[in-house]
Amino acid sequence: MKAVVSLNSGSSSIKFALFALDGDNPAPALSAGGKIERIGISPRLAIRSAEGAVLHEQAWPDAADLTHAQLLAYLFEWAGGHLGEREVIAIGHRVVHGGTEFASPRLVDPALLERLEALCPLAPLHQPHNLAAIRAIATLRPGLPQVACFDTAFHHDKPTVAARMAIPRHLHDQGIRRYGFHGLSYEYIARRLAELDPALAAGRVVAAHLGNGASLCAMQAGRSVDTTMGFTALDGLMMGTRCGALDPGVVLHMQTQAGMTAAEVEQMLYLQSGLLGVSGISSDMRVLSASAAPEAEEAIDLFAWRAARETGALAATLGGIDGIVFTAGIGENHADVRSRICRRLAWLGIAIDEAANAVNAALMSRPDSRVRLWVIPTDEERMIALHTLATISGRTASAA
Ligand SMILES: Nc1ncnc2c1ncn2[C@@H]1O[C@H](COP(=O)(O)OP(=O)(O)O)[C@@H](O)[C@H]1O
Ligand SMILES: CC(=O)OP(=O)(O)O
Ligand SMILES: [Mg+2]
Repeated sequence: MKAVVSLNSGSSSIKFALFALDGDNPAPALSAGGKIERIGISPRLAIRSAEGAVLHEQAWPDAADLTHAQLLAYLFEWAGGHLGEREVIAIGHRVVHGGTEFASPRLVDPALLERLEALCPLAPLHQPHNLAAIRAIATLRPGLPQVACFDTAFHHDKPTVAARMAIPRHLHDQGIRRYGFHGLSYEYIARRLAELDPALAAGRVVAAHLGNGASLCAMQAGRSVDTTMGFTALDGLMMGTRCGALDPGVVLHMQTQAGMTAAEVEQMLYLQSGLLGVSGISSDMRVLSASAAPEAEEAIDLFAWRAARETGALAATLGGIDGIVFTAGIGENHADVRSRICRRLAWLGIAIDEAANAVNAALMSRPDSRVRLWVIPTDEERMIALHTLATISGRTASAA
């Protein structure tokens, strides 16, 4: 049977999924998926069947030096021996930055790779790994079609007012503008919401992708009209290790007064800030929730406050708000954080059903809430598979 593979390479993780293509059914069916995490620390791999059964687990406790490429080669070797008769016809990748040029998925060739390489400084935690995965596969399986699916694409057509920064005009023309990210996730959420709650999907919705990277997207009838991330994936919300929106004066101060180099400032903003920086304990929300330290509580509270504040800003963009969708690691699983955000937004007519929230129920607003609250698990891998299939057959994913 034919199959398509999706790869979502992050700074310290690779998520992957294998979708079977049944000739009679155009929708790709998940057959197996999983995640390699803690790359660069002590990698571990878990692969599960579509039903959730563990197919394979492997940990490398002392292998901080194992690269993305080596781990991918391991994964391919395992898949070759265990996934039976399936013939992989294409691999799709999440590529975080598509710049001004790429507003739809593209078949990878050397010229495209070169253009995407130039965007690495705008997404240092992601783009180099996205491209390294593409190169690793090109070596492992030369000739296999690969498709780049961009996180920025979903936001490409948002109004100029949401893309322009208040800096000299010519810089906007050079591409220094607000792009927005997590687009594959938002695109999936827009589709799923249209199935679950079509009336709401046609209205004004804030989608909250709260994971290690975190952002919000204002959607009007399923299209992005504003988002909290900007030129890079540093802007907007507080994240695991990223600062989110910051007075640019801090950057100037660190360089001119505190004597930090540009590379040191980059490290600070991308890797030493956010939940980790404020708590001094961890970038992982689960660890902070389990901690009794006041700094952990302060970090969680700041995370929720920032998310609520930015939701208010996006409600202003939308001219009101009909619904909020929570997704990604924290958004899907962390009842306390969702509750904190919703309680801060009570002034918008939001009434959370705490019992439903506590069990991560899909619909978690009270019947009297003016704003409907949903928890919808995201599926970037499925969106990548749909785009990949559409691209290799010359269609758009909306027809899939
Ligand atoms: N069951 C859970 N309960 C609470 N928080 C969780 C849970 N699972 C994951 N998280 C949190 O989600 C975050 C990671 O989100 P995720 O979307 O997996 O990140 P990414 O894909 O960007 O690496 C971490 O802060 C983690 O603590
Ligand atoms: C763009 C971004 O922040 O992605 P992630 O959530 O995978 O870190
Ligand atoms: Mg993510």
